[in-house]
Amino acid sequence: MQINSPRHEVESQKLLYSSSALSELRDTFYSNSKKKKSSVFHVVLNSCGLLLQRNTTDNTGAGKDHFVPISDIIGGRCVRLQRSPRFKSTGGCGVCTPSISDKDGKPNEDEDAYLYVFAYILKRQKRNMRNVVKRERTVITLRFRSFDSHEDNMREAEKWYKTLKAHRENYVLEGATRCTLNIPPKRILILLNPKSGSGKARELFHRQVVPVLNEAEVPYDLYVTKHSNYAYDFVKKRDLSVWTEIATVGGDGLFHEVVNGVLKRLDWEDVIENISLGIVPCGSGNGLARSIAHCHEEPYDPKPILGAALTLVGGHSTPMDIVEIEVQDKVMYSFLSVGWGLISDIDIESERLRPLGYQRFTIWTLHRLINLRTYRGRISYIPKEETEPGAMSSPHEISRSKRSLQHSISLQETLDKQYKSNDHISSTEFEDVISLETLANQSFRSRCDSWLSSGSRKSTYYSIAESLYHSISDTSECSASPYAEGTDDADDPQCERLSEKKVGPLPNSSKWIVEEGEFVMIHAAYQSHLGSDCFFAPQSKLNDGTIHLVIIYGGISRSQLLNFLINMSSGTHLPSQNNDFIKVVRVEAFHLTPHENNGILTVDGERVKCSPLQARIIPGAVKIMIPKKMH
Ligand SMILES: Nc1ncnc2c1ncn2[C@@H]1O[C@H](COP(=O)(O)OP(=O)(O)OP(=O)(O)O)[C@@H](O)[C@H]1O
Repeated sequence: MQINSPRHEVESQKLLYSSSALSELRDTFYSNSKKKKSSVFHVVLNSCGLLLQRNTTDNTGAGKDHFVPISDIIGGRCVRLQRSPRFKSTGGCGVCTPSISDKDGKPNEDEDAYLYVFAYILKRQKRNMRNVVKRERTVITLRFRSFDSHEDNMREAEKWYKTLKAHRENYVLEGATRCTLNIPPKRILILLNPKSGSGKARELFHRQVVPVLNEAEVPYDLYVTKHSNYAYDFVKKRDLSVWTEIATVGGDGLFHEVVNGVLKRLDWEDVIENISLGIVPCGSGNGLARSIAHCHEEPYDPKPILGAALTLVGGHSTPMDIVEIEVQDKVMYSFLSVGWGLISDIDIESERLRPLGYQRFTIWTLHRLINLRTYRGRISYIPKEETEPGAMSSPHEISRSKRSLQHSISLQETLDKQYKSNDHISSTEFEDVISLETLANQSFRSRCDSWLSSGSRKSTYYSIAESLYHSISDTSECSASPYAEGTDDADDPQCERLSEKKVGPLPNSSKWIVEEGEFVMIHAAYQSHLGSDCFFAPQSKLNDGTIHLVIIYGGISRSQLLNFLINMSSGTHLPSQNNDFIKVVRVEAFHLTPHENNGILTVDGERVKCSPLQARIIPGAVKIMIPKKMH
């Protein structure tokens, strides 16, 4: 079937590239619900979103307008429903179904075209006396049936689809297109740790992330990690130029591997300029994913994976701080925390309870409180020089990075390619998506199509042809790489360090404050949450250039400590003023020396050898994907 006539091509090009043509599409649709009275709706699609306005001559439908903001729409799909016996018998989803025969009993040729618009809308609900805000999937179906031929109806549906995609693209890229910004077509590298959390990452990914990627028509390549450091080697040694984003599906440990793999490449500057990082929380801690949601006031529970999937397809990113760490003459990069003492003990020692998921932390916290330990050591730090309030903590969004990569695929070509894969989806595939009944046998072909919106929990999904699953790795691709130093354990490559390039040498010694003594713990955080239920540094932002250093001294009582630990989940554990036992200080660098190299030392929740460690913040070093635009 030829969908795009030359004339239509030209029109679409105009639509895509002329902002005035992009401004608005309008039409009248008819909703023929069996339960409710039939209604006429004026539907408007523009840069703000999709507005469905009930035609109210008698005022009965007042207040029933439905507006879906463009920020909540992730994609659309044009389809031609094909009849099948199953479709006949089920009668679709029970709301309304394209009729299968006309008055004469002859099978109907379904000449209509359908546009499904996929949106995830914020909904507020009261649950257990609490206000719960969550995103819910909504499918809006527009049925185009004004023309006699399917080709003409499809052309009309396609016009809406392309306009929708272009508005979405313009919203993300602030009025430009990927072509004009020299940004290659979006494609995500996904690295999944099947062992993370309670071991369900693969299943969760397929159930909750793949559907969203497909609805948004975002192509991706999935690699399942085979062992520890697989992701590190992968991103350190492969050619990454085909991807615009790298996302991990797992916990913070997997993300740590990716950050280090990227920053230890010889071409790390190009990579961090051109590729954003993302995370889908399937681990046991999930501090970064929780922090990202918190910083952007996006709902996290009860659907953290859905939120993260929407973030992956959304296209927004912001700079995120990275901490450069020197430990035992090696350099590593950290995005979450450095810990020594109580919290690290709980994190690492509770590993033996991993099958319990997040509960392992609660159980081991009680155990370690009863068997409280202190550690001797020295902490030195450079307090952060505070500039004007807010000046340092104003993360800005990256919306138009200059891309060094060139590409020749136009947005139009991309859309057309995507569109072709949309065609001909069997109706059975959509039987749980509410479909439509249009006004049959109209005496005149008025612009009277149908729409219906539904919050559909169940869905059927289709994969887009371009996405690839790689379950078997080609290790030979990794073994010799022009992007990394030769050996697998080249932890300290000859490439320039992040700090050398971005911030220069550390300030002189007069700025250092030194404390020596007995500590219950020293924990440095640069994200608000260390785990999904651990609101450790409430003041922290993704890009505030600050390490939030919390020191708990020996001599603190168990009840004080219990209070501290219990209140960590609400972020009310820190004293408003430093006291004899708990101190909070904002620093730009610190040096930790555990005497006798005692205790457990962690970086991003992963254990490192207990030895002297130096850390310093590199503000906004990488780009992290975020749920929505920052204003
Ligand atoms: N296929 C694998 N088999 C075993 N270990 C793996 C595999 N892939 C990655 N790893 C390692 O598992 C460690 C933990 O992984 P990850 O962070 O994904 O889960 P988690 O520990 O449950 O989550 P969190 O770090 O949030 O607590 C990582 O340090 C990573 O190196």
